[in-house]
Amino acid sequence: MARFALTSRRFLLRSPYLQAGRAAATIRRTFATESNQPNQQHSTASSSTDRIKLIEVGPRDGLQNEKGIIPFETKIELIERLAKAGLTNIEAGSFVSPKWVPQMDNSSQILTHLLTSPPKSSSPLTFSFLTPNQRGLTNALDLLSANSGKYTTSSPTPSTPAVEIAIFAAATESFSKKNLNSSVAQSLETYKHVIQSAKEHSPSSSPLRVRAYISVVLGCPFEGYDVSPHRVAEIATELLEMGADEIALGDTTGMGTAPRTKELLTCLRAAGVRNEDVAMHFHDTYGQALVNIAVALEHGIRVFDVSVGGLGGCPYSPGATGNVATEDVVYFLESLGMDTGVDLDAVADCGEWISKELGRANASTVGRAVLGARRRKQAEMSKKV
Ligand SMILES: CC(C)(COP(=O)([O-])OP(=O)([O-])OC[C@H]1O[C@@H](n2cnc3c(N)ncnc32)[C@H](O)[C@@H]1OP(=O)([O-])[O-])[C@@H](O)C(=O)NCCC(=O)NCCSC(=O)C[C@@](C)(O)CC(=O)[O-]
Repeated sequence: MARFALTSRRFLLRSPYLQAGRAAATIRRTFATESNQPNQQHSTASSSTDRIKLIEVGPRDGLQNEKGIIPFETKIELIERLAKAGLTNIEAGSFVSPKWVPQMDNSSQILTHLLTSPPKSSSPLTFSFLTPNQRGLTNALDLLSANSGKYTTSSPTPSTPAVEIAIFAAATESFSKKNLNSSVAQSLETYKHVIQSAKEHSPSSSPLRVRAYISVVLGCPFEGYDVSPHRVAEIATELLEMGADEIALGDTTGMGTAPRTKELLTCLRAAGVRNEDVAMHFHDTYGQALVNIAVALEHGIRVFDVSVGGLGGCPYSPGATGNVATEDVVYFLESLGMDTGVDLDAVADCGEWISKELGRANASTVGRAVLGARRRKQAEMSKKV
C-alpha cells in the first residue's frame, strides 16, 4: 500500500481579497490524498496567545431546530444577555428559506434591530448571519444598505457593531443534498458567486467577512463515521481559494473523537490550511466535545463555536443534539489559564433563563453546577443571618 502517495496540486490564490489580505499570496496548498504526514514547517501550536475567540451560535444554531415559535423579543433578549455576559461574536440568524427552516424567518427583523438598537456591551460586537445562496445574500445586503453608517464590516467599536456572513457546505453528498438540496460541487459553485458578490457588493468600504462552514466533517448521519479528512481538506482549500476568510469545521453529529479530530486537523495542515484559518464547531451528542476541543487547542486552534445552555441541533441531522455549551467551554478554558472574556456567572444565568423560556432542561453541566453552588452559598448565608 502506498503510504505517502501525495498528489500535489499547486494553488495560485486568485482572489484579490486573499491576495490583499495574506502575506503569502501564492501560498502553496498541497492536497494530501492518502497521507496524514504532518507538515514540519508548522509548529504544534501556531498561536502563542492564550486568548480564545468564542463564537456564540445559540441564537442561530441553538434555536433553529426548536419546534415552537420563539418570539422575536425572546431572541433579542437572548442576544442582549449574551453580549452582557461578554460574548462578543454572536451568530444571530439565518437568511435561509423559511420553508426549510421556519424558525429563522424573522432574521431580517433581528438584523435591523441589532443595527438600530445595538445591545449594550463593554466590548465591540460582531454579528453573523447565514446566507445559503445569492437570494439570502441579497436580502442581507439590502438590509445593510438601508442601515449604512450603523455597522462596519471591519473593526467594530463599542457603538458600531460589525456584521459578517456565513456560508455552509458539507463534507458528504448525502448531507449536502438534505441540507441544501444540492450536490457538494453545486453548492461550492453557488458559494463561489456568493463570496465574490459579498466581497464586491459589500455596502461598506471594506469587504464583508465570509465564514465558511463545512458540516459533517467527523461523521455524517446518512453516510456514517467514514468521512474522508482529505475530502474535507479539499473543500476547505477550495473555499479559501474562493476568498472565504475562515473555515468552521462542523462536527454536526457529535461523532468526532480525539484521534479522529487530530487526524482531521493534521490532514488540513498537510494540505496547507493554516491554524488561523480554522474554527472548530463541535456538537456534544456523544459527550466528546471538550476532549475534541483539547485536541484542537493542542494543535493550535484558537477559535471555537459554543452555544449557551448547550442549545442546538441541525434540522437536517437526525439525532444530533446541541452544540457544546458555552458555560462548559468557558469553565474548561479558564481552568487552563486561557482568557475567554466571558463572565461565567452571567452566562450560566443566561443558559438557565433561555432553557426555561424554551421549556427544556438546561443542558450545560457547568451551568447547572455554577447555579447549584450559588444556591447552596446563598442558603448558608441566610442561615448565618
Ligand atoms: C438553499 C435552499 C434555499 C435551497 O432550497 P431549494 O428548495 O432547492 O431552493 P429553491 O431555489 O427551489 O427555492 C425554494 C423556495 O425557497 C425560496 N428561497 C430560496 N432561497 C431563499 C432564501 N435564501 N431566503 C428566502 N427564501 C428563499 C425560493 O424563493 C422558493 O420559494 P417559492 O418560490 O417556493 O415560494 C434551502 O435548501 C435552504 O434554505 N437550506 C437551508 C437549510 C438550513 O438552514 N440548515 C441549517 C443550517 S446549516 C447547520 O445548521 C450546520 C451548521 C452551520 O450549524 C454547522 C454544523 O453543525 O455542521
